[in-house]
Amino acid sequence: MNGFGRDGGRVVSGSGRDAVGLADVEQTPRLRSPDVGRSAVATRAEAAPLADVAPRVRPPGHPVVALTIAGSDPSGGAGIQADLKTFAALGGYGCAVLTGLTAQSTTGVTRVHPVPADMVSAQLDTLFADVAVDTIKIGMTTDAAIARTVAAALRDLRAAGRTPFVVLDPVMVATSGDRLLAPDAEAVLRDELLPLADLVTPNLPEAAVLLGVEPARDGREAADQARALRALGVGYALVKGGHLDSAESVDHLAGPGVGGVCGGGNGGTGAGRDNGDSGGGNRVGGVGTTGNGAVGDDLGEVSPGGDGVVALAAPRVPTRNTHGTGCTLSSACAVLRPAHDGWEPAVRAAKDYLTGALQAADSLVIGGTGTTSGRWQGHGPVDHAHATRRT
Ligand SMILES: Nc1ncnc2c1ncn2[C@@H]1O[C@H](COP(=O)(O)OP(=O)(O)OP(=O)(O)O)[C@@H](O)[C@H]1O
Ligand SMILES: Cc1ncc(COP(=O)(O)O)c(N)n1
Repeated sequence: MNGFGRDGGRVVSGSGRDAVGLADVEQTPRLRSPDVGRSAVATRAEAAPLADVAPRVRPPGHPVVALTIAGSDPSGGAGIQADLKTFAALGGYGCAVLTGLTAQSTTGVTRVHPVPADMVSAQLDTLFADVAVDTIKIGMTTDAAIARTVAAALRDLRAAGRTPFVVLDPVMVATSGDRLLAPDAEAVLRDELLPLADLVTPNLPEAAVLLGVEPARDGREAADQARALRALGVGYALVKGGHLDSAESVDHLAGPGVGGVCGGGNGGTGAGRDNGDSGGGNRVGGVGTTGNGAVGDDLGEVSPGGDGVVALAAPRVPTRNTHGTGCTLSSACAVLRPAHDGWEPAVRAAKDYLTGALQAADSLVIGGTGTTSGRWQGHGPVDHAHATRRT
């Protein structure tokens, strides 16, 4: 059940009692019994003047409102924590809907616990009923039921006339090699979420799973797979090359208009649009990039569908702090897109930001300092705040 707008935007749990015993209680503040859950916050809200009768309009220059739908990484390098840091570093306002908890550090994942799908649905419905999000990044969806729930919520949002940008990072396996997605969710990502996304950002193994082929072994195969992903219904595909053993870290972006190639009729998203209206009712201010100068080679190839493919190369940074690079890149793409005129410039700016965060990463010493003794063999985080740190 996934009812954006149903029940007047109120959420009633459909699955019995939750851990704190409130699931069967309708939690709309105005209807709540005066004797239930009374707090200083509720009292202040009741005493406030009726400021909510006028339509609320965001002023020019308002930050991009970016939502991440992803899992938690307690070590703060990946998942929802990385996404929110990235949004903030690039001037956005971050919202977060949790799909799963992981017990995780820089050395690996010891446990994954899915959030019940109806609770994911409740988070999305409650948020969308109140907050216009400009752009969405989807990360770890944990299992098939959650992936389906997210897809249903996006469809409901569109049916309500909202068309935020959507970036899908099809997270399957962590850097540490631990599985983060139930195998039966892979088909849901491919069949339901991919066609709803404007941009998909798989690494090489993830692209191979989505396409049902072997992982690309070089740039040419990666470019071919980026184009092939477009045929699955996504607007743009960025096949990341971090796993290739090359002097530069090269990603391949395919889509209409990429590399100066004039796109054909398929401007190419599940939403039937590729630009402009963020759907959130505002335009954007306050985003910037670090200018680390990722370069791009236009591969100069046009597929029958009018797609261009461009290779985006950045110097490979010699660091162990690569945990969360994929989360960081996809979040940067999402939050930067509203301020850019198309996906290619947004992706270039996002890669610039990530390269800067990688170059500054060794200033962070996060793993190997805890209670476990012995040689540290983890992967630490990138430095999301590298451009703005004041402490
Ligand atoms: N050492 C590095 N130096 C520069 N760029 C890198 C490096 N490692 C990864 N990248 C870049 O980071 C981004 C993520 O790449 P990768 O292919 O590793 O994705 P991923 O496996 O999803 O990431 P992760 O699992 O680490 O979050 C890409 O833009 C890639 O080019
Ligand atoms: C909650 C969560 N989401 C995503 C990743 C992928 O990041 P990485 O591949 O760098 O481990 C992760 N490790 N944890």
